[in-house]
Amino acid sequence: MAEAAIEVREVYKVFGGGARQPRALAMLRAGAAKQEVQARMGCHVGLAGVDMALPAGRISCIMGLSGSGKSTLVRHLNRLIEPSAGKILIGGRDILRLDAAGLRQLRRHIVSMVFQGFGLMPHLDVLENVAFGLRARGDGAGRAQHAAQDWLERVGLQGYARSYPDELSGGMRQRVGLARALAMDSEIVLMDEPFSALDPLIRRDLQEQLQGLQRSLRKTIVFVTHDIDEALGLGQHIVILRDGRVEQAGTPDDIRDRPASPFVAEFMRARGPGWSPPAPGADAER
Ligand SMILES: Nc1ncnc2c1ncn2[C@@H]1O[C@H](COP(=O)(O)OP(=O)(O)OP(=O)(O)O)[C@@H](O)[C@H]1O
Repeated sequence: MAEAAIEVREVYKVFGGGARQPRALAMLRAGAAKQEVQARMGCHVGLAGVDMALPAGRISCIMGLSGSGKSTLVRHLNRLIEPSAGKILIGGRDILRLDAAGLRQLRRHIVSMVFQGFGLMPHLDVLENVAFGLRARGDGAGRAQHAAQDWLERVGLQGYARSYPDELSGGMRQRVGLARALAMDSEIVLMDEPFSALDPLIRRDLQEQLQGLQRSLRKTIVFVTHDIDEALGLGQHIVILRDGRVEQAGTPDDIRDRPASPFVAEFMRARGPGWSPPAPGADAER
């Protein structure tokens, strides 16, 4: 595997539970299932000891059913969520030790994020939306506008710079979100289900566009999806989560040809035309 850009070591996240949190953590460390810990300790388990290394310059897909911990995990990588225990290294640096200035530097220059809900500001036009992050981190107006214009062209939105988000389709809005994240030119881009609200054809188009951009950019992209086909199609490295733990990690070929458990094998069997991902909440019911 290529050099790791991101290392997550024994990361646990327990939401709530108050004074019983340490006991919840101890149970998880001893191997107790998420559902048992939640029932006995009155808490919610987001992550139950995630250990993974994501390669630099590649697209890594974090895949799993609804509630398996994908969003919780990816939000740890820029510290939108703080872990209950564990270590997170980016480029070898322990990001949990960063002070406020270090954290600002991380979010402005090293890790950017694209959200599913586009996250665009309705009162700003497309160009201003793309330039927003650059301006916020202190780039000059001319430089920010120039970079924003360049990225709009690269995602195929030339001619829309002065349009407002509500004048665009969902696919176009998500392209604006993509341009905004890529314009930051950070080494790492986190993408939380960026295409899942889009029609299949537009989604395919954006997946291809992302792959095309990635061929020249070589960024470290962490892409969350609940769709195994999307993960196998896009990812060079795949991490399958189940109930807050890593069920299997490897290349698409590893996952496809050498499933590590019946759970992963079942995912593979369930693939194909007509298959749609299990309904939200299915993870909790197992
Ligand atoms: N703020 C929170 N408070 C309490 N529990 C939470 C919180 N955020 C997440 N959880 C719990 O952590 C678990 C993982 O949630 P998470 O949103 O990370 O899953 P996910 O795999 O991203 O799901 P989805 O595909 O539905 O977005 C779930 O059981 C969820 O209920």
